[in-house]
Amino acid sequence: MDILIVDDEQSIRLTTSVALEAEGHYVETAEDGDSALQRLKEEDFQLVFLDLRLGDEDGLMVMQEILKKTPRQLVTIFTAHASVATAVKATQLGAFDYLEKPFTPDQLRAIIAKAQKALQTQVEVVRLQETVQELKSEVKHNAPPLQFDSEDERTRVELETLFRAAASPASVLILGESGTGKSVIAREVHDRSHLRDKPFVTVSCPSLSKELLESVLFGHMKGSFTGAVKDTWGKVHAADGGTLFLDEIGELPMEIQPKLLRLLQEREYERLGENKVRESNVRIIAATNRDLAACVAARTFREDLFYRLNVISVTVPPLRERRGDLIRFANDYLSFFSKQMGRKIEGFSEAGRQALVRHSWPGNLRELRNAIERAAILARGSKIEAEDLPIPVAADAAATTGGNSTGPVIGGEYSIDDIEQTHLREVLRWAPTLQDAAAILGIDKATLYRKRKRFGMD
Ligand SMILES: Nc1ncnc2c1ncn2[C@@H]1O[C@H](COP(=O)(O)OP(=O)(O)OP(=O)(O)O)[C@@H](O)[C@H]1O
Repeated sequence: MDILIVDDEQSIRLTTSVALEAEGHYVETAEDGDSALQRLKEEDFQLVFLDLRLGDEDGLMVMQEILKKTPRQLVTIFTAHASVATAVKATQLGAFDYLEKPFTPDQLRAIIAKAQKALQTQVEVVRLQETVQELKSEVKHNAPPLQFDSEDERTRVELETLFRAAASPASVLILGESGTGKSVIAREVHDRSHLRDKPFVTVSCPSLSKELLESVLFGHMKGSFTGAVKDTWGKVHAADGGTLFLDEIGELPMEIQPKLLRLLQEREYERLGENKVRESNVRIIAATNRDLAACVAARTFREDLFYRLNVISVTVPPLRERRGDLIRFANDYLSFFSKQMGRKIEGFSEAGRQALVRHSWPGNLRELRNAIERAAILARGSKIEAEDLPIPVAADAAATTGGNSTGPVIGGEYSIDDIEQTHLREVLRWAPTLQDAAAILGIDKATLYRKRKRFGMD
């Protein structure tokens, strides 16, 4: 080990270095704070022994200077004036340990052994931090990049409002169909908030029984239910100071709802089987694909909890209502997956593109991502064809018209004009561009312009 001894007494410098060198360590000495700081600037020493009284200098001040420059430096304070107060002060200020003068070789050895262990732990911590960083970037690079811009006005407004509110402590409620990206958005709100360096903890409400869910949320005491073999802390505790994300909140059992309300209102909770009120400071983000207002009307969700959660609320539109974003997402996913699979796929053929825009995407972004991943594996050519996509190639007409049941019905008492006009209007509503609409209708762009004019749709 490389050791620096800082003491104004020559006899201490000499005896300590002889003792340490005899144990095989490399030792240097310094007689005052300035020369010690200078040597530490030039060289790395794993351990510093520092006298509490360096002539007129205060050893603790010198230690603070050292720690300011290298916060992880191990410093052991030598003191001839041992008292609990100085020892406590030294450790509070960051000393690794202290050693009372006069000391025996065994005491010196004990300090060295302790320092070696601490250094080993430091190395281990750094290694773990590096591993966490690597894994984080691996996870990030193993998934397609996330996209939060939108061509769709409604989506853009919803997301902008939400991200503007990210920095406030207000609760957030994210509504939307399955696969629209609610969990991804919840994480993004956390990452854009002042809590980004604090924990982000997810609880999936439907995945557990009522009792287990309560325990997972709030923790429990040993013996509070069958199988509770030891005391545990829940996710509310784990998320303290950060964000607690409650996924599928619409499934939260009625019995737990008052406890969540108390957490939101009073910032208080109790562990299962414990009679002690605990405080928690968490920001709640909740998501559901259910119509929560309808759940309130049906009395399966408490109205007071709904209003508490509903401070900032957004509804993420389904993909079929974000046609403008569809091709962009599809292209992003395709370039990610083709790169991941080492394939050169240039994009979508016209038929592939048509198949994409005609499908209603009931599984939203999740379905699109999976479809593109599969297509990137199976595509035979350099472009994705309609048959490479795991979706009905024929237009899913009912879905793409949004299930419009008020318009004319094929075979009913309607003129051809009525039918043509309605069909034209619906296709124009969802097709990303006029070019796409013309292609779907099987007419050229000029004919489409003329028809729009004729039906007064300009
Ligand atoms: N903003 C986005 N950019 C790119 N891909 C996205 C985005 N949002 C979601 N996705 C894709 O869709 C998948 C599903 O997203 P997520 O799990 O957040 O949906 P959800 O609405 O929470 O679904 P559920 O209600 O079923 O839990 C993600 O794994 C990701 O691949």
